[in-house]
Order: sequence, then C-alpha cells, then structure tokens
Amino acid sequence: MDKNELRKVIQKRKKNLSKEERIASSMEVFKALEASPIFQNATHLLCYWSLFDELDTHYFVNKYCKNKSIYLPRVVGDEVEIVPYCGEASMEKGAFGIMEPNGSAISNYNEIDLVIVPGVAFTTDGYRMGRGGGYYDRLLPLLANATKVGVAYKCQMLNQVPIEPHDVKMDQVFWG
Ligand SMILES: Nc1nc2c(c(=O)[nH]1)N(C=O)[C@@H](CNc1ccc(C(=O)N[C@@H](CCC(=O)O)C(=O)O)cc1)CN2
Ligand SMILES: Nc1ncnc2c1ncn2[C@@H]1O[C@H](COP(=O)(O)OP(=O)(O)OP(=O)(O)O)[C@@H](O)[C@H]1O
Repeated sequence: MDKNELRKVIQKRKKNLSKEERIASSMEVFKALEASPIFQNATHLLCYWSLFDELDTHYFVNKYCKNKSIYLPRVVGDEVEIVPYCGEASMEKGAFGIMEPNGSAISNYNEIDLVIVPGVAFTTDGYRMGRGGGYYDRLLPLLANATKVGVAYKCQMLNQVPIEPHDVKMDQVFWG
C-alpha cells in the first residue's frame, strides 16, 4: 500500500474510537511518558496541539506548561516555527485549523531537548508516516539535541510503513 492508501486505512480505524477510548488512550500514553527519564530530564519540550483525531495533548500541555518550557509548532508557508505556549488565551487558529500560540518564535533550536511528534502511523521501532506535508521531516533534523518521541493510538501502530530517505526515525514511540 502507498502512503495515501495507508492514511485512509488509519483514518477509518481512528473514526471507530469512542470518546472514552480516546481519553483513556491519551491518559495511558502520557502516564507512560511522564514516568520515563526522557520526560523527567527534559526541560524544553516541543509538543503539538492535537486535532480532534490525534492523540489528545491539551491536558498534558496545560499540566506541564508551568513546570517546564512547552513549545508548539506554528505553520508559516512550508515551514514550522517553534513558539512558546503561554496558555489557551494566547492561541489563534492557523493553517489546517490547528490552534497555534501567537507570540514570538524562538531562534535557538538547540535548547529543545524533547520533541513529541504527531503522526498518522508508526512502527514500534520508530518509523513514522505523517499527514503528508513533510513539515516534521524538515523540522526534526534542525533539533540537534532533542529526543524524538512519537505518540499514537494503538490502531495507528503498523508492522511497516513506507520509508523514504528524508523520513526521520523516532527514538521511541509511546502508544496505548
Ligand atoms: N496537531 C498537529 N499540529 C501540527 C501537525 C500535525 O500533524 N498535527 N503538523 C504535522 O505536519 C504540522 C502541520 N501540518 C499539517 C498537515 C496536514 C494537515 C491535515 O489536516 N491534512 C488533511 C489533508 C489535507 C489535504 O490533503 O488537503 C488530513 O490529514 O486530513 C494538518 C497539519 C504542524 N502542526
Ligand atoms: N527534508 C526535506 N526537504 C525537502 N522536502 C521534503 C523533506 N522531507 C519531506 N519533503 C517533502 O515533503 C512532502 C511530504 O513528505 P512525506 O509524505 O514524507 O510527509 P510526512 O512525513 O507524512 O509529513 P509530516 O512530516 O508533515 O508529518 C514530500 O513531497 C517530500 O518530498
């Protein structure tokens, strides 16, 4: 199957999840992440602000934005900027209907020590397929000091995803 066919398969699987299952999975995934040294040692985290069909990050982001520096992506053309998250009051709707922080973007990408990456599908050994914009494929190589963690629903885990040379492998994937 090519990437677009696989994206449709996963989209269908995610549609079948109930609200309760989505909440339970998100809690399970972030509980495991919170317990890991990767998270405990991290101080500057790039997360994502989840869309309705993605593993929910809103609770996690709000829980930790006071104790750690949390950043979110902001789409500008073909690139994403990294912008500090300062609460839901300073979020605005951006490209693809995603809520994004409205402050100034950071320029020192080296301080990001953990990046939590959304994806359409992952393999257990860290290969990832995204929504197809190539945004994270271009961003991740710039984050020289970041551990890359994928998060997903169980139904997004596949034995194999189509791999292209530009695809960046995750260091670990948490799913539930
Ligand atoms: N929550 C979240 N934020 C993110 C991403 C993401 O995957 N999730 N991105 C990760 O790159 C970047 C934005 N890229 C995105 C690319 C496509 C779509 C999207 O909804 N695409 C539609 C199809 C659109 C079309 O084909 O015209 C879809 O997947 O249904 C969303 C975000 C940065 N921010
Ligand atoms: N490092 C890169 N430099 C330039 N173009 C790239 C790079 N990585 C990916 N692209 C381009 O972006 C497009 C989408 O790539 P791909 O389907 O792998 O995205 P994805 O990993 O699913 O998306 P995303 O990373 O946004 O979640 C492709 O046309 C690809 O050629």
